[in-house]
Amino acid sequence: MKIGRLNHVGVAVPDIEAAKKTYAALYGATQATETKDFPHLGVRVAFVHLDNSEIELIEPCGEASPIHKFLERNPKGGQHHICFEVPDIIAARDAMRERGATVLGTGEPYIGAHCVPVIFVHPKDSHGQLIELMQEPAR
Ligand SMILES: CC[C@H](C(=O)O)C(=O)SCCNC(=O)CCNC(=O)[C@H](O)C(C)(C)COP(=O)(O)OP(=O)(O)OC[C@H]1O[C@@H](n2cnc3c(N)ncnc32)[C@H](O)[C@@H]1OP(=O)(O)O
Ligand SMILES: [Co+2]
Repeated sequence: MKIGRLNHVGVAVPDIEAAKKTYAALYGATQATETKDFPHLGVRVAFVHLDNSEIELIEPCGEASPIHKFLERNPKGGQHHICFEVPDIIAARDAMRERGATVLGTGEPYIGAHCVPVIFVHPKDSHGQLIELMQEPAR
């Protein structure tokens, strides 16, 4: 298993609409999606489109949000995860385990914001970087 394209960089923010305005006003990144709630995943999400990738803005949705503690530690927000595409998410999950990494949660891939299955690998396995792996979307 080898990771493919960088799909997105996840950035946790306390206010997603304010963050969209910042990326537009300061960096000219004006192409952003509508904000969508994923209550079962504990986040609200909007994507800022770049020429070669996307920034995934994530805001907590509910007390049980997986980014709640992160924002307590980083109240202004901050870079939260990076996401790489893989051709086969189950093969990727099994490879992570065989290579000694901790796949978060049950390890069962679940449907993420791009409507394809994703898994997360614990930051302790990648020098403090939380890694998301996603099934590469059909193009
Ligand atoms: C809509 C889906 C979307 C998509 O793209 O499709 C998403 O990307 S949703 C993104 C949000 N979801 C997730 O992050 C799911 C996976 N995350 C988790 O399971 C947790 O957040 C976890 C395990 C990474 C951290 O859990 P928790 O916050 O409860 O634990 P702690 O605060 O106690 O932290 C433990 C340890 O990990 C370090 N940590 C936590 N978050 C990060 C981070 N984002 N990057 C780097 N390191 C992180 C934290 O500092 C602690 O370190 P320690 O040395 O033990 O003090
Ligand atoms: Co993500």
